[in-house]
Amino acid sequence: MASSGHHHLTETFTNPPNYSFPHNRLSNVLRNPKKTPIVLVACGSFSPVTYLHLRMFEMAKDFVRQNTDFEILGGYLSPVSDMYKKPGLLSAHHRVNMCNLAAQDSDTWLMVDPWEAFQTYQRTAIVLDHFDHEINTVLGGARTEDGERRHVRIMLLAGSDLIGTMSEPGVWSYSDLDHILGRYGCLIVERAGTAIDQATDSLARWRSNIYLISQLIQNDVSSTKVRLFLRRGLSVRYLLPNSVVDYIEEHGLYQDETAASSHQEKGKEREREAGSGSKKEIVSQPC
Ligand SMILES: Nc1ncnc2c1ncn2[C@@H]1O[C@H](COP(=O)(O)OP(=O)(O)OP(=O)(O)O)[C@@H](O)[C@H]1O
Ligand SMILES: NC(=O)c1ccc[n+]([C@@H]2O[C@H](COP(=O)(O)O)[C@@H](O)[C@H]2O)c1
Repeated sequence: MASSGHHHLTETFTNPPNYSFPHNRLSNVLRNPKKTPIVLVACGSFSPVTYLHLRMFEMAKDFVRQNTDFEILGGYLSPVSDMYKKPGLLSAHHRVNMCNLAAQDSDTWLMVDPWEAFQTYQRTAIVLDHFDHEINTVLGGARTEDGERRHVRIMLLAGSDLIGTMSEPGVWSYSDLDHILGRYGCLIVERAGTAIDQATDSLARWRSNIYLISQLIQNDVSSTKVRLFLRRGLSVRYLLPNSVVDYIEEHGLYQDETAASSHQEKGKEREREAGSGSKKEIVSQPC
Protein backbone atom coordinates (compact mmCIF):
# COMPACT_ATOMS: atom_id res chain seq x y z
CA MET A 1 0.00 0.00 0.00
CA ALA A 2 1.25 3.48 -0.80
CA SER A 3 1.68 5.72 2.18
CA SER A 4 2.63 9.35 2.53
CA GLY A 5 4.60 8.50 5.63
CA HIS A 6 3.92 11.91 7.16
CA HIS A 7 0.42 11.42 8.43
CA HIS A 8 -1.03 9.25 11.07
CA LEU A 9 -4.47 7.81 11.28
CA THR A 10 -6.79 9.95 13.38
CA GLU A 11 -6.99 8.17 16.72
CA THR A 12 -10.23 9.52 18.15
CA PHE A 13 -13.43 10.14 16.28
CA THR A 14 -16.61 11.92 17.30
CA ASN A 15 -19.56 9.63 16.68
CA PRO A 16 -23.16 10.84 16.32
CA PRO A 17 -25.55 9.70 19.11
CA ASN A 18 -26.50 5.98 18.96
CA TYR A 19 -24.17 5.43 16.05
CA SER A 20 -23.07 2.00 14.93
CA PHE A 21 -21.01 1.36 11.81
CA PRO A 22 -23.09 -0.44 9.13
CA HIS A 23 -21.33 -3.53 7.84
CA ASN A 24 -24.18 -5.93 7.04
CA ARG A 25 -23.22 -6.04 3.35
CA LEU A 26 -19.49 -5.81 3.82
CA SER A 27 -17.66 -8.98 2.91
CA ASN A 28 -14.84 -9.95 5.25
CA VAL A 29 -13.49 -12.71 3.03
CA LEU A 30 -11.06 -12.06 0.21
CA ARG A 31 -11.92 -14.59 -2.50
CA ASN A 32 -8.66 -14.23 -4.41
CA PRO A 33 -5.70 -14.11 -2.00
CA LYS A 34 -3.50 -12.54 -4.71
CA LYS A 35 -5.65 -9.42 -4.74
CA THR A 36 -5.71 -6.36 -2.49
CA PRO A 37 -9.06 -5.96 -0.70
CA ILE A 38 -10.62 -2.50 -1.07
CA VAL A 39 -13.73 -0.66 0.10
CA LEU A 40 -15.16 2.20 -1.97
CA VAL A 41 -16.42 5.36 -0.26
CA ALA A 42 -18.40 8.01 -2.17
CA CYS A 43 -18.67 11.33 -0.32
CA GLY A 44 -21.21 13.91 -1.45
CA SER A 45 -24.45 15.74 -0.81
CA PHE A 46 -26.78 13.13 -2.32
CA SER A 47 -29.59 15.68 -2.33
CA PRO A 48 -31.18 13.59 -3.71
CA VAL A 49 -29.27 10.42 -4.61
CA THR A 50 -29.67 9.60 -8.33
CA TYR A 51 -28.99 6.62 -10.60
CA LEU A 52 -25.76 8.34 -11.57
CA HIS A 53 -24.43 7.99 -8.05
CA LEU A 54 -25.29 4.29 -8.12
CA ARG A 55 -23.81 3.88 -11.61
CA MET A 56 -20.49 5.20 -10.29
CA PHE A 57 -20.20 2.08 -8.14
CA GLU A 58 -21.03 -0.24 -11.04
CA MET A 59 -18.53 1.49 -13.32
CA ALA A 60 -15.91 1.20 -10.60
CA LYS A 61 -16.71 -2.50 -10.16
CA ASP A 62 -16.16 -3.22 -13.87
CA PHE A 63 -13.03 -1.08 -13.96
CA VAL A 64 -11.52 -2.75 -10.90
CA ARG A 65 -12.18 -6.23 -12.25
CA GLN A 66 -10.71 -5.49 -15.68
CA ASN A 67 -7.79 -3.20 -14.87
CA THR A 68 -6.52 -3.69 -11.33
CA ASP A 69 -5.37 -6.20 -8.74
CA PHE A 70 -8.01 -5.06 -6.28
CA GLU A 71 -11.02 -6.96 -5.01
CA ILE A 72 -13.99 -4.88 -3.79
CA LEU A 73 -15.44 -5.99 -0.45
CA GLY A 74 -18.13 -3.31 -0.20
CA GLY A 75 -19.23 0.19 -1.17
CA TYR A 76 -20.48 3.09 0.94
CA LEU A 77 -22.41 6.27 0.30
CA SER A 78 -21.41 8.84 2.91
CA PRO A 79 -23.77 11.85 2.82
CA VAL A 80 -22.22 15.11 4.03
CA SER A 81 -23.30 16.92 7.22
CA ASP A 82 -26.02 19.63 7.12
CA MET A 83 -23.31 21.99 8.31
CA TYR A 84 -21.71 21.80 4.86
CA LYS A 85 -24.42 24.35 3.96
CA LYS A 86 -24.39 23.77 0.25
CA PRO A 87 -27.36 25.23 -1.70
CA GLY A 88 -30.16 22.69 -2.09
CA LEU A 89 -28.89 20.57 0.79
CA LEU A 90 -31.95 18.94 2.32
CA SER A 91 -31.81 17.77 5.95
CA ALA A 92 -29.49 14.85 6.62
CA HIS A 93 -32.45 12.85 7.91
CA HIS A 94 -34.12 12.83 4.47
CA ARG A 95 -30.86 12.46 2.52
CA VAL A 96 -29.82 9.43 4.55
CA ASN A 97 -33.28 7.87 4.22
CA MET A 98 -33.20 8.31 0.45
CA CYS A 99 -29.70 6.85 0.20
CA ASN A 100 -30.84 3.87 2.26
CA LEU A 101 -33.80 3.27 -0.06
CA ALA A 102 -31.51 3.49 -3.09
CA ALA A 103 -28.92 1.15 -1.58
CA GLN A 104 -31.57 -1.41 -0.57
CA ASP A 105 -32.97 -1.31 -4.08
CA SER A 106 -29.60 -1.79 -5.63
CA ASP A 107 -26.99 -4.47 -5.63
CA THR A 108 -26.04 -6.35 -2.50
CA TRP A 109 -22.77 -4.59 -1.81
CA LEU A 110 -23.85 -0.97 -1.24
CA MET A 111 -24.38 0.55 2.21
CA VAL A 112 -24.98 4.01 3.66
CA ASP A 113 -22.84 5.30 6.50
CA PRO A 114 -24.64 8.12 8.38
CA TRP A 115 -21.51 8.96 10.44
CA GLU A 116 -20.69 12.32 8.84
CA ALA A 117 -24.33 13.19 8.04
CA PHE A 118 -25.47 13.35 11.67
CA GLN A 119 -22.75 15.50 13.18
CA THR A 120 -20.55 18.54 12.59
CA TYR A 121 -18.86 18.85 9.20
CA GLN A 122 -16.03 16.35 8.77
CA ARG A 123 -13.36 16.76 6.12
CA THR A 124 -13.05 13.94 3.59
CA ALA A 125 -9.60 12.95 4.92
CA ILE A 126 -11.17 12.38 8.36
CA VAL A 127 -14.10 10.48 6.83
CA LEU A 128 -11.67 8.06 5.16
CA ASP A 129 -9.76 7.68 8.45
CA HIS A 130 -13.07 6.81 10.11
CA PHE A 131 -13.68 4.02 7.57
CA ASP A 132 -10.13 2.78 7.98
CA HIS A 133 -10.59 2.70 11.75
CA GLU A 134 -13.96 0.90 11.66
CA ILE A 135 -12.95 -1.65 9.04
CA ASN A 136 -9.34 -2.37 9.93
CA THR A 137 -9.11 -1.62 13.64
CA VAL A 138 -12.60 -2.44 14.94
CA LEU A 139 -13.62 -5.21 12.52
CA GLY A 140 -10.09 -6.55 12.05
CA GLY A 141 -9.89 -6.13 8.27
CA ALA A 142 -10.47 -9.07 5.93
CA ARG A 143 -9.34 -12.69 5.79
CA THR A 144 -8.38 -14.96 2.95
CA GLU A 145 -10.18 -18.30 2.68
CA ASP A 146 -7.16 -19.79 4.47
CA GLY A 147 -7.77 -17.48 7.42
CA GLU A 148 -4.86 -15.13 6.75
CA ARG A 149 -5.59 -11.59 7.94
CA ARG A 150 -5.44 -8.73 5.39
CA HIS A 151 -5.52 -4.97 5.68
CA VAL A 152 -8.40 -3.44 3.69
CA ARG A 153 -7.55 -0.40 1.65
CA ILE A 154 -10.11 2.41 1.73
CA MET A 155 -10.54 4.29 -1.56
CA LEU A 156 -12.46 7.43 -2.41
CA LEU A 157 -14.91 7.12 -5.31
CA ALA A 158 -15.70 10.48 -6.91
CA GLY A 159 -16.75 12.23 -10.10
CA SER A 160 -14.22 14.27 -12.06
CA ASP A 161 -15.83 17.53 -10.89
CA LEU A 162 -14.82 16.68 -7.34
CA ILE A 163 -11.24 15.91 -8.33
CA GLY A 164 -11.34 19.20 -10.28
CA THR A 165 -11.94 21.11 -7.05
CA MET A 166 -8.74 19.55 -5.69
CA SER A 167 -6.70 21.87 -7.87
CA GLU A 168 -8.72 24.96 -6.96
CA PRO A 169 -6.89 27.02 -4.36
CA GLY A 170 -8.36 27.04 -0.87
CA VAL A 171 -10.80 24.13 -1.20
CA TRP A 172 -8.55 21.31 0.04
CA SER A 173 -5.41 21.63 2.16
CA TYR A 174 -2.22 20.12 0.82
CA SER A 175 -1.91 17.81 3.81
CA ASP A 176 -5.48 16.53 3.29
CA LEU A 177 -4.79 15.87 -0.39
CA ASP A 178 -1.61 14.04 0.52
CA HIS A 179 -3.54 12.03 3.06
CA ILE A 180 -6.43 11.17 0.71
CA LEU A 181 -4.42 10.54 -2.46
CA GLY A 182 -1.16 9.39 -0.89
CA ARG A 183 -2.40 7.15 1.86
CA TYR A 184 -5.70 5.93 0.40
CA GLY A 185 -6.17 6.66 -3.30
CA CYS A 186 -9.07 7.54 -5.50
CA LEU A 187 -11.21 6.17 -8.34
CA ILE A 188 -12.43 9.00 -10.55
CA VAL A 189 -15.46 8.66 -12.78
CA GLU A 190 -15.51 10.95 -15.80
CA ARG A 191 -18.30 13.49 -15.61
CA ALA A 192 -19.76 15.37 -18.55
CA GLY A 193 -18.61 18.99 -18.39
CA THR A 194 -15.30 18.36 -16.61
CA ALA A 195 -12.06 17.68 -18.41
CA ILE A 196 -10.64 14.66 -16.62
CA ASP A 197 -7.00 15.22 -17.70
CA GLN A 198 -7.03 18.85 -16.71
CA ALA A 199 -8.54 17.85 -13.39
CA THR A 200 -5.73 15.45 -12.62
CA ASP A 201 -2.71 17.34 -14.06
CA SER A 202 -1.95 19.18 -10.87
CA LEU A 203 -2.30 15.99 -8.86
CA ALA A 204 0.43 14.23 -10.84
CA ARG A 205 2.58 13.48 -7.80
CA TRP A 206 -0.08 11.02 -6.61
CA ARG A 207 -0.69 9.62 -10.12
CA SER A 208 -0.07 6.02 -9.14
CA ASN A 209 -2.95 6.19 -6.66
CA ILE A 210 -5.49 7.84 -8.98
CA TYR A 211 -7.53 5.61 -11.29
CA LEU A 212 -9.51 7.24 -14.10
CA ILE A 213 -12.72 5.61 -15.28
CA SER A 214 -14.22 6.85 -18.53
CA GLN A 215 -17.96 7.03 -19.08
CA LEU A 216 -18.84 4.92 -22.10
CA ILE A 217 -22.48 5.92 -21.90
CA GLN A 218 -22.77 9.67 -21.42
CA ASN A 219 -25.14 10.58 -18.66
CA ASP A 220 -25.21 14.00 -17.10
CA VAL A 221 -27.98 13.61 -14.55
CA SER A 222 -27.20 15.76 -11.52
CA SER A 223 -28.96 16.32 -8.24
CA THR A 224 -29.19 20.02 -9.13
CA LYS A 225 -31.19 19.21 -12.29
CA VAL A 226 -33.41 16.82 -10.36
CA ARG A 227 -34.17 19.57 -7.82
CA LEU A 228 -34.99 22.04 -10.62
CA PHE A 229 -37.35 19.53 -12.21
CA LEU A 230 -39.11 18.89 -8.92
CA ARG A 231 -39.62 22.57 -8.26
CA ARG A 232 -41.18 22.93 -11.69
CA GLY A 233 -43.49 19.99 -11.08
CA LEU A 234 -41.75 17.84 -13.72
CA SER A 235 -41.34 14.09 -13.44
CA VAL A 236 -38.00 12.68 -12.28
CA ARG A 237 -39.03 9.05 -12.56
CA TYR A 238 -36.33 6.80 -14.09
CA LEU A 239 -33.63 9.32 -13.17
CA LEU A 240 -33.59 7.93 -9.64
CA PRO A 241 -34.88 4.75 -8.03
CA ASN A 242 -38.68 4.52 -7.79
CA SER A 243 -38.52 4.14 -4.03
CA VAL A 244 -36.69 7.49 -3.81
CA VAL A 245 -39.17 9.20 -6.17
CA ASP A 246 -42.02 7.88 -4.00
CA TYR A 247 -40.28 9.11 -0.84
CA ILE A 248 -39.83 12.60 -2.35
CA GLU A 249 -43.51 12.72 -3.32
CA GLU A 250 -44.72 11.42 0.03
CA HIS A 251 -42.76 14.04 1.94
CA GLY A 252 -43.27 16.88 -0.53
CA LEU A 253 -39.50 17.46 -0.79
CA TYR A 254 -37.71 20.03 -2.97
CA GLN A 255 -40.81 22.17 -3.55
CA ASP A 256 -39.63 25.25 -1.72
CA GLU A 257 -37.77 27.70 -3.98
CA THR A 258 -36.41 30.01 -1.32
CA ALA A 259 -35.06 27.32 0.99
CA ALA A 260 -33.20 25.76 -1.89
CA SER A 261 -31.58 29.03 -3.10
CA SER A 262 -32.69 28.31 -6.64
CA HIS A 263 -30.81 31.35 -7.90
CA GLN A 264 -27.45 29.90 -7.00
CA GLU A 265 -28.47 26.51 -8.31
CA LYS A 266 -29.41 27.81 -11.73
CA GLY A 267 -26.07 29.59 -11.86
CA LYS A 268 -24.28 26.38 -10.98
CA GLU A 269 -26.17 24.36 -13.56
CA ARG A 270 -25.45 26.95 -16.28
CA GLU A 271 -21.76 26.82 -15.40
CA ARG A 272 -21.78 23.06 -15.82
CA GLU A 273 -23.71 23.31 -19.11
CA ALA A 274 -21.28 25.93 -20.40
CA GLY A 275 -18.37 23.73 -19.36
CA SER A 276 -19.73 20.83 -21.38
CA GLY A 277 -20.03 23.05 -24.44
CA SER A 278 -23.77 22.48 -24.56
CA LYS A 279 -25.95 25.48 -25.24
CA LYS A 280 -29.21 23.69 -24.52
CA GLU A 281 -31.44 25.04 -21.81
CA ILE A 282 -32.32 22.27 -19.37
CA VAL A 283 -35.98 23.17 -19.48
CA SER A 284 -37.30 25.63 -22.05
CA GLN A 285 -39.41 27.68 -19.63
CA PRO A 286 -37.75 30.03 -17.15
CA CYS A 287 -38.48 29.36 -13.45
N1 LIG B 1 -23.26 12.67 -13.60
C1 LIG B 1 -22.22 12.32 -12.84
N2 LIG B 1 -21.11 11.80 -13.39
C2 LIG B 1 -20.03 11.48 -12.62
N3 LIG B 1 -19.98 11.68 -11.28
C3 LIG B 1 -21.05 12.20 -10.68
C4 LIG B 1 -22.23 12.54 -11.40
N4 LIG B 1 -23.15 13.03 -10.51
C5 LIG B 1 -22.56 13.01 -9.32
N5 LIG B 1 -21.30 12.54 -9.40
C6 LIG B 1 -20.34 12.40 -8.28
O1 LIG B 1 -21.03 11.90 -7.16
C7 LIG B 1 -20.43 12.37 -5.96
C8 LIG B 1 -21.50 12.95 -5.07
O2 LIG B 1 -21.96 14.13 -5.68
P1 LIG B 1 -23.08 15.08 -5.16
O3 LIG B 1 -24.01 14.44 -4.23
O4 LIG B 1 -22.49 16.35 -4.71
O5 LIG B 1 -23.92 15.08 -6.52
P2 LIG B 1 -24.19 16.17 -7.57
O6 LIG B 1 -25.14 15.52 -8.54
O7 LIG B 1 -22.93 16.77 -8.08
O8 LIG B 1 -24.96 17.21 -6.68
P3 LIG B 1 -25.31 18.71 -6.96
O9 LIG B 1 -25.93 18.74 -8.33
O10 LIG B 1 -26.22 19.01 -5.83
O11 LIG B 1 -24.01 19.48 -6.90
C9 LIG B 1 -19.38 13.40 -6.39
O12 LIG B 1 -18.11 12.78 -6.34
C10 LIG B 1 -19.77 13.72 -7.82
O13 LIG B 1 -18.63 14.08 -8.57
N1 LIG C 1 -11.35 19.73 2.26
C1 LIG C 1 -12.21 18.76 2.14
O1 LIG C 1 -12.17 17.75 2.81
C2 LIG C 1 -13.31 18.92 1.13
C3 LIG C 1 -13.37 20.01 0.25
C4 LIG C 1 -14.41 20.07 -0.67
C5 LIG C 1 -15.37 19.06 -0.73
N2 LIG C 1 -15.26 18.01 0.11
C6 LIG C 1 -16.25 16.92 0.09
O2 LIG C 1 -16.66 16.63 -1.21
C7 LIG C 1 -18.00 16.19 -1.22
C8 LIG C 1 -18.80 16.82 -2.32
O3 LIG C 1 -18.74 18.18 -2.25
P1 LIG C 1 -19.46 19.07 -3.36
O4 LIG C 1 -20.85 18.52 -3.51
O5 LIG C 1 -19.42 20.46 -2.80
O6 LIG C 1 -18.67 18.92 -4.63
C9 LIG C 1 -18.53 16.44 0.18
O7 LIG C 1 -18.58 15.19 0.81
C10 LIG C 1 -17.48 17.30 0.86
O8 LIG C 1 -17.31 17.01 2.23
C11 LIG C 1 -14.27 17.92 1.03
